[in-house]
Amino acid sequence: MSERAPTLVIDRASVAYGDVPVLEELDGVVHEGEAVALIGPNGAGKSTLIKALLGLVPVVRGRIEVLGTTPAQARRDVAYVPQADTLDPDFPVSVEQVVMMGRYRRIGWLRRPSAADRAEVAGALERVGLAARARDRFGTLSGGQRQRVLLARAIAAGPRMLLLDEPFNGVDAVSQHALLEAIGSLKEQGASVVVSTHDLAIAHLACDEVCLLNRHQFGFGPTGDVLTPERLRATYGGHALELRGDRVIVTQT
Ligand SMILES: Nc1ncnc2c1ncn2[C@@H]1O[C@H](COP(=O)(O)OP(=O)(O)OP(=O)(O)O)[C@@H](O)[C@H]1O
Repeated sequence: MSERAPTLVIDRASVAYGDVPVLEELDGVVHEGEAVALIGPNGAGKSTLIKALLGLVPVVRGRIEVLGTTPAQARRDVAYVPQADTLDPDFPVSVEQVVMMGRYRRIGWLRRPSAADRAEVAGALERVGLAARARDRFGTLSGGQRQRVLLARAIAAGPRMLLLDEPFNGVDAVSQHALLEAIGSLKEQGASVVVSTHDLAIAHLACDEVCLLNRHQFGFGPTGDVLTPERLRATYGGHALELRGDRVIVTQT
């Protein structure tokens, strides 16, 4: 058993938008320095769980504890990287300005960034392989590179927990490698990572645990134990499924 402190405790938790329950009876624990992959079909509730971990969608039954407190209270120590296609590429700022935004919760909005803040920003861009693009306009980068900039913004915040919503969708191999490296180094520093993905390779390469979701939980535990073809078929609701390499392909719905 892990001797590290639990950072995420989910205890018979149900999550709902108003009266509409989306996730029911979830259970699981993640510790410091561990990553968990959320895997399930479209509409399974992966983004909803991430929003619940941010305290943006209410837990209506049971309990979710983040960093020893409520999700809303933990938010200052939690960084979130949204899905790439929710970003506005016309955002008129430089790459380093985007990353500096990650520091503002620590700096305060009225103080100027210090040399130490600038060093954190440079280090975060280094970690995602984009140091050379610091002065470029955010909108001139590719989709995968913009995703990496947002990851750098999250790293610069110095989070104790990082939430990533499908960060690998449509990114090239270089960006994927940079994302995996960055997740690895955050884990080494003791942060926990929660990543929703359709890519089983990511779960195998970067995650200690897997949570299989489709409105209910179909497994939560060590990747090697949970990520079985039988459990995946159950999670994907009996749809015809193919496991091509490490990707789940729903061939018939
Ligand atoms: N703001 C909302 N109000 C009510 N229902 C919502 C809201 N947002 C999402 N839902 C519903 O919650 C369910 C789960 O959606 P969610 O986006 O969490 O799934 P997902 O697993 O992230 O899917 P995908 O892989 O397509 O991103 C869906 O049925 C969706 O319609």
